[in-house]
Amino acid sequence: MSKVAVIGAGSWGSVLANVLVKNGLDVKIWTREEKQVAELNQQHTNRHYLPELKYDERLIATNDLAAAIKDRQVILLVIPTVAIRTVSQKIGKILQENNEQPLIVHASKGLELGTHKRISEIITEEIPAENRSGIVAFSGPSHAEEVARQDITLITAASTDLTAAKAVQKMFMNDFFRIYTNEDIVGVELGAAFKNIIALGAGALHGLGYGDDAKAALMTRGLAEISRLGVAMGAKSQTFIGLSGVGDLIVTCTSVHSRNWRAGNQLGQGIPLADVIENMGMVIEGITTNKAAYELAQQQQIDMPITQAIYQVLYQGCDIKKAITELMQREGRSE
Ligand SMILES: NC(=O)C1=CN([C@@H]2O[C@H](COP(=O)(O)OP(=O)(O)OC[C@H]3O[C@@H](n4cnc5c(N)ncnc54)[C@H](OP(=O)(O)O)[C@@H]3O)[C@@H](O)[C@H]2O)C=CC1
Ligand SMILES: O=C(CO)COP(=O)(O)O
Repeated sequence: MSKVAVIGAGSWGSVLANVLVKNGLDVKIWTREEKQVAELNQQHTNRHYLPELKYDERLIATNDLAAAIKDRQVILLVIPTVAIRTVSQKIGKILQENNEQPLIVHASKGLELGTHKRISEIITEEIPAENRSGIVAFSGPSHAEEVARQDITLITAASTDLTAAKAVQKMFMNDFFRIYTNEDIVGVELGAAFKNIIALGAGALHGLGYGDDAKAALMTRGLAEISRLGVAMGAKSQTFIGLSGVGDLIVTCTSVHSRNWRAGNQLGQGIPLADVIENMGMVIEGITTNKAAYELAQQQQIDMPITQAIYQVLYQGCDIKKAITELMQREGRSE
């Protein structure tokens, strides 16, 4: 597994590509932006996403998707959830034409709007079974900004096929990147997607000036409700106390690097949602995943008061303070 194509040169895709190159793999990275290709290949920088990082000169960028994935043993998708289906469709067609069967890995964290599908479900639908040798979700508490400076990071490679998960573990392991395997891909993908909703709430509490008690309460009760929905959707409850559950929840709810936390923080400060999205310049997955989770909870009659309160703020124009007051005034209950 030494030849890899990374699809997406945003903050996370470009940093993961850089880790793989440093681990001695032959890596091509695809981005749709011609200017970004030139910058990565000539200056070895990606200023819009990570202004400080100097990328390894062996990393090759291209905006030709067919050239990027030709003869690659692994294709790693790192694009926003909203783009996964269309890009997977294109990849599926190219692989069919070339009669190739790489391992498909993804590091994206969200649920598809409308269908409420997980990323690996979308990939299963769009890349024919005979053109992939497995699907692995790569997820855990990890911010591009910290991995870029080679800080210690632990991530899970999840697949129903343990051999595929182990192959991904081997590709990424080094002295600052430690990878675990997990066969519960449903739980790993759902934990990764849902924690972004709670991170929006944690950021909002911060923006409103609430203290650590409130944030700890939100994270704890947030974990309870996202696990509840996750288990109803087929996840193992244990996965929610692992890296892709509570691990990712902690980092996203407490880190200034988190786009979801930062978005919530700005909302808490009274900045309108449209301006928050416009100013971020990077994907804020929790906004769309909140809608998907809210709809799923309604359909399955799962109690998700925090997700519901955030939905009311994001999609129904509810004032954040009013939403918090309503959460606090719910009838008392047992933990
Ligand atoms: N940033 C992080 O630290 C982490 C992110 N993730 C997850 O990884 C995924 C990607 O996040 P991140 O790298 O932060 O996102 P960014 O917003 O930083 O980058 C997104 C990348 O995807 C590309 N892209 C966006 N829309 C499309 C499209 N329709 N078709 C093709 N390419 C597209 C962008 O291209 P362009 O520049 O042209 O817009 C860019 O290269 C998300 O699901 C996120 O939750 C997971 C762990 C850590
Ligand atoms: O998933 C992440 C950290 O593990 C990244 O979170 P953000 O998208 O909020 O930056």
